[in-house]
Amino acid sequence: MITVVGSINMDLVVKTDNFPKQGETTLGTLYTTVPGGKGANQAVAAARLGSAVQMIGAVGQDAFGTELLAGLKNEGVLIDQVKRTDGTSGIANILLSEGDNRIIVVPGANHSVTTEEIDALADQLVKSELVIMQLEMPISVVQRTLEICHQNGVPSILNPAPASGFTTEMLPFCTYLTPNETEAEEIFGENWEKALEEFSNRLVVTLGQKGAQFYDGEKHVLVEGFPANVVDTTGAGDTFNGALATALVEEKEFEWAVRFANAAASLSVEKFGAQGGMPERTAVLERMAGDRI
Ligand SMILES: Nc1ncnc2c1ncn2[C@@H]1O[C@H](COP(=O)(O)OP(=O)(O)OP(=O)(O)O)[C@@H](O)[C@H]1O
Ligand SMILES: [K+]
Repeated sequence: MITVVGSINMDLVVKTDNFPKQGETTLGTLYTTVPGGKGANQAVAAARLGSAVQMIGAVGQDAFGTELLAGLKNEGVLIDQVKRTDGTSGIANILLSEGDNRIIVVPGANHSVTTEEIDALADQLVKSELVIMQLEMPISVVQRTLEICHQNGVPSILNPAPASGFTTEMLPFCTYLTPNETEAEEIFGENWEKALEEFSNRLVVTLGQKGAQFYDGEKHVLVEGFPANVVDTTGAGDTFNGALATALVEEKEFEWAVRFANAAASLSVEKFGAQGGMPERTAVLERMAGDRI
């Protein structure tokens, strides 16, 4: 069982031709709500690939909370340990325009999770084969989860996004760290390639369409990305993490696991929305076998 301790959000997506200026009103061309939150996305990515997944987190008592839980359940993610709080569910207000985006995240229920609650769920963590975290939860909750995993020999993946929440105290406790290039720079500085050598087979930096890079103890390994018909790259990183977790739980060799994650993520960018393009296992294996686009 993979346990994801992380955020569950509703993404409120609005498209418009031009971003409104201060004090201005513009007409939008599309409004849609799609389930998101890095935690939920990574849980769904792993579940679609056939992993048994449970989620630890929180949603509100609002209609979004009900919809988000139903969505996770529908994907086969266990939601028994997701708390419902009095407040609102987390949302991400996503404004798309001019080929760019502007996003406001309101954490809501996600930030109501406490370290005491994590302590009370320690048995759930200890019995997990692997635990995945991101940084959209209270930092104290992430740190406590990492400590419990570390103390009990449970492997963990920390996807340090957004990187502003990262503290170097987390480093000795996580088994794997999966920043993208920008996050790697924020955490380790421009010279992040040196850090790969220090954390061999533990630190993987994702490089967008180029793939991902790690150090195997002797040499740098660039695991090349797969060409894709890009529609929307939202969720690429989340798919990568869910897929990496899936392969690692199955005790696949590290380089193979990264390649599997690249293939899964390359399929995810071919559809709209974070979860929309997350693939099933057969499609990933086909892409790996060379049935490229
Ligand atoms: N254009 C692309 N074509 C093929 N694969 C891609 C592309 N963009 C991303 N990927 C895959 O997704 C992985 C994660 O992408 P990236 O390094 O951009 O992370 P990210 O910034 O967290 O992504 P996002 O924020 O868009 O979810 C890459 O390692 C790669 O495997
Ligand atoms: K996508």
